[in-house]
Amino acid sequence: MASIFDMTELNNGVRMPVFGLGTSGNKDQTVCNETIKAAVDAGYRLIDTAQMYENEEQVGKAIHQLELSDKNLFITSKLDNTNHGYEAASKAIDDSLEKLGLEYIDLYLIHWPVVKGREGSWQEDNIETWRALEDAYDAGKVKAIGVSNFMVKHLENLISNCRIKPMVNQIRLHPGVLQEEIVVFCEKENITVEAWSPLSPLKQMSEDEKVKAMMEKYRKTIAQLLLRFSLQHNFIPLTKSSKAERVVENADVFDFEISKEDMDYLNRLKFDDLEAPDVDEER
Ligand SMILES: NC(=O)C1=CN([C@@H]2O[C@H](COP(=O)(O)OP(=O)(O)OC[C@H]3O[C@@H](n4cnc5c(N)ncnc54)[C@H](OP(=O)(O)O)[C@@H]3O)[C@@H](O)[C@H]2O)C=CC1
Ligand SMILES: O=C1CO[C@H](CO)[C@@H](O)[C@@H]1O
Repeated sequence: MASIFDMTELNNGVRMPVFGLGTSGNKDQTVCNETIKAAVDAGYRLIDTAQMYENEEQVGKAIHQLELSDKNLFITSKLDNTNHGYEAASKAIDDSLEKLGLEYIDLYLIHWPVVKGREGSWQEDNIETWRALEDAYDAGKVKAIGVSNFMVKHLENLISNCRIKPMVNQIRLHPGVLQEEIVVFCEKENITVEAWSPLSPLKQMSEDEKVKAMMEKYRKTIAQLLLRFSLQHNFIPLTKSSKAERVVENADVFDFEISKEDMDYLNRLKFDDLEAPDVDEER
C-alpha cells in the first residue's frame, strides 16, 4: 500500500479511500474539530459517522470548516437501528443529510442486520430497509450503499432480493477476530470490507514478547502495527482517537511492510476476551 491517498474502486465504480477516521464516542464539538482537522492534515479522506453516535451535526460542522471542495472528503454514515423499514429509513437518510449539511453522502450503511422489534423477520426487514437505500442511491442522495455487521446469511438474503448489490460491508476485524467466512464471501462477491475497532487488541498485544520485538524491528507502535496489518489484509481500517496526536500517529503506516512471517504470527493470535459480536442478538 503506497500512500494514504490511495483509493479502491467499489463495485459501482465509485472510488473510496483505503484508510479512514472513526468518530464513535467523539461528540464534543472541539474534539471533533481538532481530530478531524488533524486527520485531514495527515491525509485521511474517509470519515465514518453514524446516527447512533449522535455526532453527525458535530462532524458536519467540523468538515465544513475545512473547505470541503478542496479536500475531496469521503463521508460515511449509518442508519440507526430504530430507523429500519422503508419509510423510516428514507426519512433517516434525509435527516443525516441535514445534520451533516451535505448535498449527498458518499456511503450509507445499514448499521446492524437484526434490530429490536423485528428480530423474527430480519429477512423481510432488511429487504424493505434496503429498498430505501436503493431509492436514495437512484436519487443521488448517497453515492454508494452498503451494510455493516452482515454475515453470509444476511448478505445472501439481501443479494438474492435486491436491485442494487451492496458495495461495502463494515465489520469487526483485527488479530484474534478475522471472520474468515464473511471476508472470503465479500471478496467473491466484490463487496469491499471495512474493519471496525482495528485497535481492539492494543492492551493484550502489549504483553506479547514477539510483538514487542516487532515494534523494535519496524520502529512502530502497536497501533501502527495493527493498522498496517489491516491494510495488508486489504481491509479499509477505521480508527478513532479523541486526541489529535494519536490521529496523526495512526496515519503513519504507509512507509513499512510487515513481513509474511510476522503477518502469519499476528494472524494466529487469539485472545480470550476479544470475539466477534453476536450479530443475531437484537439491538
Ligand atoms: N459498524 C459498527 O458496528 C462499528 C463501527 N465502528 C466504527 O469504527 C471506528 C473505529 O473503531 P473504534 O473502536 O472507535 O476505534 P479503534 O479500534 O481505533 O480504537 C479506539 C480506541 O483506541 C484508543 N487509541 C486510538 N489510537 C491510539 C493509539 N495510537 N495508541 C493508543 N490508544 C489509541 C482510543 O482512545 P482515545 O480516544 O483516548 O485516543 C480508543 O479507546 C469507530 O469510531 C466507528 O466509526 C466501531 C464499532 C462498531
Ligand atoms: O458502531 C458502533 C460503535 O460502538 C458501539 C459499541 O461498541 C457498537 O455497538 C456500534 O455498532
